[in-house]
This record gives sequence, C-alpha cells and structure tokens, in this order.
Amino acid sequence: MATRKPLIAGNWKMNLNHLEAIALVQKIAFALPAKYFDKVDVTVIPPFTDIRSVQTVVDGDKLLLTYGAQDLSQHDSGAYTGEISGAFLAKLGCTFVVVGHSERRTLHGETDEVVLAKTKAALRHELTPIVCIGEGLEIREAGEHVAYNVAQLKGSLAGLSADEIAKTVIAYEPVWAIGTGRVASAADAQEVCKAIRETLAEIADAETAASVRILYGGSVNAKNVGDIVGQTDVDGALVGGASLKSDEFATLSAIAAGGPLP
Ligand SMILES: O=C(CO)COP(=O)(O)O
Repeated sequence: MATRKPLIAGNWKMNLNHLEAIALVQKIAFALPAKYFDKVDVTVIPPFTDIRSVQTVVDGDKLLLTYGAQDLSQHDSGAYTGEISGAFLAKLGCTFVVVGHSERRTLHGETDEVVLAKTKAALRHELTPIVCIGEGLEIREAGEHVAYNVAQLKGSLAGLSADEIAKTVIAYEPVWAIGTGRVASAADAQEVCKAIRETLAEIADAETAASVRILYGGSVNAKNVGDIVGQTDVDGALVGGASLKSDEFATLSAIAAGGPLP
C-alpha cells in the first residue's frame, strides 16, 4: 500500500494582514524545527494579499513549510473583475489551492460544476487542489452523510483522469464541525474518509485511491488531532482557528508527524 505523508494545512480564512502574516509564519517556523518536515508536510493558506509576503519569508529564510491560496478563478485571464488566476498563484510559488470550501459553496453559491472547473484550473497551473466536501447538520442527522459526500466528491471530480485525481488532495469538512468547537469523532471522520477512498478507487483506480491524501477539517486542535490522524484513511487535517496560533499549529503538526512534541 502506498505510504501517504501526512499533510497539515492551515486555512487562515479572512484573517491577518500581510505584516501579521509574516510574523505568524516566522513564529511557526521557529516553533517547528526542520526535523519534523521529513514526516509531515505543513502548509499555510493565507488571504491572497498576504501571499507575496509569505513567499518572501519562506524563500528568504529557506523554510520547509509551503503555502497556498484559499480559492482561484476557473478562468486563466480576462475580464473577470476581482478574480485571481491560478497562473498568478503558480508564479507566486503556491503549492496548494483550496477549492470548494463550504464557505465558498454556501456564501458564494459554488456548485460542484464550479468546483470541478476550479479543480481543473488548479491542475492546469500545476497547483495541488485541496478539494473540499462535507455535509450540513440536517444531512448528518438524517444519516445520509456518506451518500451525500460520495455524490459531492463525484460531482467535484467528474471526468478527471486517474492521473489528475492522483494530483489532488481531498478534504472532508462536515459543515456542522467548522468553527463550532464541535469536532467529529475520529470514527465519524474515518467513516467518511474511507468512503471517499472507496469512491476514488471506483472513479480512478485502487492505486490512485491508495495514494491520494484525504484530510479531515472542522474544529481540529492540538488535543484532538492525534486521534483523528490516527485513523486509517485520514492523512492529515485542514485547520482553521487553531492555525492562527503559532504554538498550537506547530504542536498539532508535530503530533501529525508522530512526535515528539516541540
Ligand atoms: O473550515 C475549516 C478549515 O478549512 C475548519 O475551521 P475550524 O478549524 O476553525 O473549525
């Protein structure tokens, strides 16, 4: 079976200006010595306006953490006021780009079709899309969460080749667990992440499914990350609030690396 290196991605959402971003990246780098990076990939996902500054710190200090963006346009250039091209993100040295976060799906009406188009745009520019899916509370309470996530995954990756799917990361983020402090149990996370991997085997192949990293997101912190990333099909976490605290983010990254604590 493929070995999947854990990935911890810090989604800063709309927090921190570019000066605050520089300070946070420096603090994370200080708190997380180089030795951890053999066992965990760590990335920060700041707002667009911070990325150039983050690039300067990462390159200047030769940091091992990577960075990415929270969204991109499905188009490469043109009359799309306010949109950001994947070409620009690639030029800034971004490794990852989040697509289809539930806040974009809900607040900006992004459908699976839009998420698919953005996933394709990311792949065109050699960015790794972190494709987000996740059910709301009503779906969970109705016990329909597995089928719902499988359908959302299929819609968001429809028509991609196995090679393209192999270049993605999938994030399962139950909407009811985001920013609420209500984390899914490790077993809840595993149930859906396992179904995601089985679906990847169906739409791509078993080898691809075994290689793709699947993250859990929703109220992840240093206390619960160990249990969550200990699950067979959970390969890391997409972290919101806790990614804004350097010590906590470094600690949870070290836990995902298998320790010891920094
Ligand atoms: O949405 C999230 C990450 O993308 C999760 O946010 P919280 O960790 O703040 O719940």
